[in-house]
Amino acid sequence: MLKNEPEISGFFRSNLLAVRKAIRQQDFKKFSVLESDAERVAFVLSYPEAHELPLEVEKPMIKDRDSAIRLKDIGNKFFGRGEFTKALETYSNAALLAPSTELSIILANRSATLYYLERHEYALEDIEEASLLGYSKDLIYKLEERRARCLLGLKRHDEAIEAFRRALQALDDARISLKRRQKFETDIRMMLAVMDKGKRLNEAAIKNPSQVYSKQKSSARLEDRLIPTKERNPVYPACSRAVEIKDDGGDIGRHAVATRKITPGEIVIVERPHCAFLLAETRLTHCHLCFMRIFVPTPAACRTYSCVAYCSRRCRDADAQVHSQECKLLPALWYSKASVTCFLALRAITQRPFEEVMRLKEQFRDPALKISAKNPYRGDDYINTFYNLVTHEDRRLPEDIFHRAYMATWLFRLLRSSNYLPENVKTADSADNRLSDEELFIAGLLLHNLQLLQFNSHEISELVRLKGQKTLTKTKSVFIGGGVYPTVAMLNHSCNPGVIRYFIGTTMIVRAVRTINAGEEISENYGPIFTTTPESERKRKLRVQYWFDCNCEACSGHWPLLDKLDPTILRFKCETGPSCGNVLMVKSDTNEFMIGCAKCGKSMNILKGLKALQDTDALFKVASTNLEEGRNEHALKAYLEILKLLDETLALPIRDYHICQQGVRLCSLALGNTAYI
Ligand SMILES: C[S@@+](CC[C@H](N)C(=O)[O-])C[C@H]1O[C@@H](n2cnc3c(N)ncnc32)[C@H](O)[C@@H]1O
Repeated sequence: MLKNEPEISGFFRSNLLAVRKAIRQQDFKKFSVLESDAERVAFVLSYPEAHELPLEVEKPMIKDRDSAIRLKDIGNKFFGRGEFTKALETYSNAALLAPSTELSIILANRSATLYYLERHEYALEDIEEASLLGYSKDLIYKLEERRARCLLGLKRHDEAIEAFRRALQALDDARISLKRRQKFETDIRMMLAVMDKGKRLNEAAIKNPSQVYSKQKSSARLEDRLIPTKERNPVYPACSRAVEIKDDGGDIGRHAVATRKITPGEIVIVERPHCAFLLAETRLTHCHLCFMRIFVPTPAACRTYSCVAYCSRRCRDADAQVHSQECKLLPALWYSKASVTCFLALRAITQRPFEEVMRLKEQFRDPALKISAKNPYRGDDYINTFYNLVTHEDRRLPEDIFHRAYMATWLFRLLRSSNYLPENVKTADSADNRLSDEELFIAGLLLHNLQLLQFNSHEISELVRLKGQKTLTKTKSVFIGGGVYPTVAMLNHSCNPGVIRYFIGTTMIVRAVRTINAGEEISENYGPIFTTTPESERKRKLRVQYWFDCNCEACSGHWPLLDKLDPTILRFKCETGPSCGNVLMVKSDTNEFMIGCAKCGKSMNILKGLKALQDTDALFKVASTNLEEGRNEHALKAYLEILKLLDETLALPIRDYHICQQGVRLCSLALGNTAYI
């Protein structure tokens, strides 16, 4: 979950106070009885003070031709000296700043650098883009020749032959001396002759079927690879069939329950976000769409702003429509230091065209469709899933609602200043104007979004590793953005969670970290965990941010912190099973094997349990060595094996058990987003 989201930054504080001060007490009473979010935002907007905050910033991150050319020239110098890594970085910075008139030459130069760095796929992307942007006709022969060499590097021989041929044709437009032309032509014809011979030999060779298969396999969607379709819950397709979503109403509300025994390591949910947003500080290092670390940045499709970057042209094109609505808003949002929650509230709207959002208005009038196998819970559905996430609106105090309405007001003004709303529904930015119906609808959604985001958004993270360092023990999980995962948002919290989460791009993977028996709740962790945060502190944090009193097993059992857990005491489950449920405390150096249960009166033989513990000692060494030496998959397997063995006989909390869970978490994080620095 998003930790301690600061709602009001310094940019807003004094204006917020000014608006609040302008509202007389009897008028604030009127505000506090308003029933709709739209009316609340309209109320705040009826004060002139609410229009005082600027919507534009001094340095709006617009393209800068001169700086781009200057950087390109520096890049050329690095390139000339063979300093390709520096050249790449400089050309990339130039590309982000360049208007389209300068971009093709910068990309063409960058493609040459990438060719020398043997990053052929990236070079091809730049070559393609440079051609599309109208690269100078007289130089196309060079670009095509480079394309051909990159294709050769990727063993795409047929395409390479085509590109070499195009390079020959483009010689007609080249402005070079006859001597150079002849040399170029001879070189290429020789290449073509060699390749032609190679091609004939290749055609005679039998294709390797296993290669074809592995290619097909890896192109399957991540969700399908991790939870195959037939193993998905038909009503909640992000979950496996091992998960059921129940609703007990009251404080507990919706939550997840295991339909069968779930073993440690099992993947139980794979979900894409309803909406997601990168942090300002990662806007040029990570792809604005898929959140992957960028090796070679692709500038946004818009030709005015230089505020975001993509990992590829594919991501850029997929985001082009949404970005065209958003790019003007981003500099002000970043400058204001508004929380990720504000970005998400806006993104949940701007990611849909205005007309589609207006259609939601009609859909709100229909009774919401009941979620069923015929109408599954779809994370991309605004009304039936996202909109219905918990807001605790009925428990909010007027001051709290006012703060959020104030933020919604600024977001709304910002949105109205862009070209998202059609001109015919826009009203002027003044306290004297009544909002149009369309504006009211959108302003209301913004406030509703802000309310639900407080309780339902997740941090998106990446594991940062040092280049060349094998062990995971010195890595750090860092926050790169936020997102809303509507299915995962129905999981309740426990300070001793049954699952952990990690990310591949923006897709969240939820995996069990202990045995969860059929009928048991599957809970996740919202931040405070019992191993490191004292009970009173956990409870305080959860009450402040999520508005509930935690009564999980760790809180109700007053479990000590990890480093206070006594490793010399073993906690055996009474073997008579859940019907007894007692825990027998035994010293680890005991000589007695028959222990009497004070609750059910029966005796149990702990010999089997002690043997299992011995086995886990050996496994623990295997896991630690593998973790230290970077064999994470082996380490993960050993950790999971330990958890399974301990779950059979011992009751939590157990020091070694929770250390193994930390190992599982680390190894799992390494399977997701990772940055090598
Ligand atoms: C992300 S939602 C979880 C799903 C929620 N139960 C629902 O019905 O949609 C977070 C909210 O669930 C409730 N919640 C989560 N964990 C809880 C727990 N351990 N005990 C009581 N309420 C909890 C709180 O109201 C919290 O603000």
